[in-house]
Amino acid sequence: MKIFLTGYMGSGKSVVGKMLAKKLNYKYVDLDDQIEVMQGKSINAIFEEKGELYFRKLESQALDDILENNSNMIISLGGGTPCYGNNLERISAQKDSLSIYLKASVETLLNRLFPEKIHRPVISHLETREALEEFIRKHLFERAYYYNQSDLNVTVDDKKPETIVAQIIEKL
Ligand SMILES: Nc1ncnc2c1ncn2[C@@H]1O[C@H](COP(=O)(O)OP(=O)(O)OP(=O)(O)O)[C@@H](O)[C@H]1O
Ligand SMILES: O=C(O)C1=C[C@@H](O)[C@@H](O)[C@H](O)C1
Ligand SMILES: [Mg+2]
Repeated sequence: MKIFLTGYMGSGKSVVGKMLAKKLNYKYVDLDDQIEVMQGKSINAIFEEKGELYFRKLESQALDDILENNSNMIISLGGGTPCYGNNLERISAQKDSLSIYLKASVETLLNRLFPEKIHRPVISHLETREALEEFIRKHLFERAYYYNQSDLNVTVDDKKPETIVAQIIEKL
């Protein structure tokens, strides 16, 4: 069984995914980490040196490797993974799998991402809190169309990661 976690940057896919894998005794795969290991470079460096389109190609290839692997695993996707190419169709077509949208409000995302934006090339150029808020509002509006096609969703605002993990397990 594969469980894919989807959601915007900062929604908690990595934090929740790791905990969930431990609880279920599943393998844990973070798509972003996988790309960094494969390339021997940070995502920031890949964006800077080769651009976003190249990154999207690597992301799609890293997803292929996961789709071909039959182990039980929790997969934290990248924030953009379901929104590019045919990634969403391939994820949805995967047998014995479930996708879960970690749904966070703009306010929650802003509070988490403003201090960490430097690690995320899509938002690192936004200088002020106001500019980041405006960007997240529009970007999330566009991306929600893809995230909402997940099999389940869990709201994450004001919840500890432990609570989110317990709620996911309850829904399984
Ligand atoms: N439920 C939560 N409560 C409080 N803080 C959280 C929670 N979930 C995540 N965080 C914090 O928010 C930040 C972003 O979390 P995380 O890196 O897991 O997000 P992500 O969805 O994997 O983002 P990305 O798509 O950029 O990889 C981290 O600092 C993390 O510790
Ligand atoms: O939302 C996005 O487009 C991204 C999210 C991160 O997880 C990384 O995959 C990368 O920084 C791009
Ligand atoms: Mg992550």
